[in-house]
Amino acid sequence: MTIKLKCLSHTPLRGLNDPGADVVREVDDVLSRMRAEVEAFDPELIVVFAPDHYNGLFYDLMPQFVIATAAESVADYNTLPGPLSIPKELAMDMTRFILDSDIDIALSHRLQVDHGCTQTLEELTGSLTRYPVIPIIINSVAPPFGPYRRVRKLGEAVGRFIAGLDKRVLVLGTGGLSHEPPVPLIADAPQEVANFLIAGRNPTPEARAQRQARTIATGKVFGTPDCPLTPLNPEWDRAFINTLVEGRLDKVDQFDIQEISKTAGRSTHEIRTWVAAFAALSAAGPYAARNDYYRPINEWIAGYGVVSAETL
Ligand SMILES: O=C(O)CCc1cccc(O)c1O
Ligand SMILES: [Fe+2]
Repeated sequence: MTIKLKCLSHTPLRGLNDPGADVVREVDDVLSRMRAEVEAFDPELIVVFAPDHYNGLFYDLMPQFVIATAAESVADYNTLPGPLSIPKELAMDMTRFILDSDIDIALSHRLQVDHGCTQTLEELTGSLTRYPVIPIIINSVAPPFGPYRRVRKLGEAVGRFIAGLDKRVLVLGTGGLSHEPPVPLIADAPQEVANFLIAGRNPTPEARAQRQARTIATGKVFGTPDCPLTPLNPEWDRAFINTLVEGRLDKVDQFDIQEISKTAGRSTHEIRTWVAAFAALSAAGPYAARNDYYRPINEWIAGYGVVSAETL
């Protein structure tokens, strides 16, 4: 058993509303280094903890945790289309193991996943099918959320499962850090928006284009006085990265959901995927971690970070 971890921010605005060329190159360089590390590790299994942004999961039945035995990309923004290659029996074994660990995870035999899952897979492996992958979706965008300690417990259960496999496993977390893109809230939403949030699967190409145009338009003003959304919070991000890198995972049990939304932005909760990934790694033994990159990038609406870790 060897486990490596990578946690990365994602942002569908990469390539659609870029910062200056020097920053773009910096990120490209970090990502190609990460891709080379994954290639050298040659994982036999990837477990990706990912959020969903009202593309696969809606309030007609909003789960906190979902594991999939089959999944297809909705190809939002510029992401790759098509199915992921999920090892079905192994995903079922993992599901049983998680349930036996007192965590009520939902099971999907046909999940739609969005950039929140696919962007990082593509950036790190060049494809959605290069390696066997098991996606686990953690609700990070559709309040209310369960407490952070539950996410840690989910991660630990997954970690105990993969520690028992005789495989090289890459654990991924994707999303965050501080950010607040223009994702609607169901509370006080007009009827039409509420209908979308409750059952907006398979939107028309026009509806999808409109949504993406709104995100790009926000990227152009994000972080300026013209934008009412919560600004990025680099101090918060750096403290969070340090908490993980220094192995103080128990600190997340005290995370206050409302407080994080207020001080770092509502979508900051995508860091729940990082918490689960680190909890999985920690369940397999002591780990060493490093912060590969951090920069607040307004054009991408992202406190953009990359962190790597592995069992000692
Ligand atoms: O289309 C959406 O729902 C939101 C898109 C989006 C934008 C910036 C950063 C993100 O992490 C993100 O997911
Ligand atoms: Fe996101």
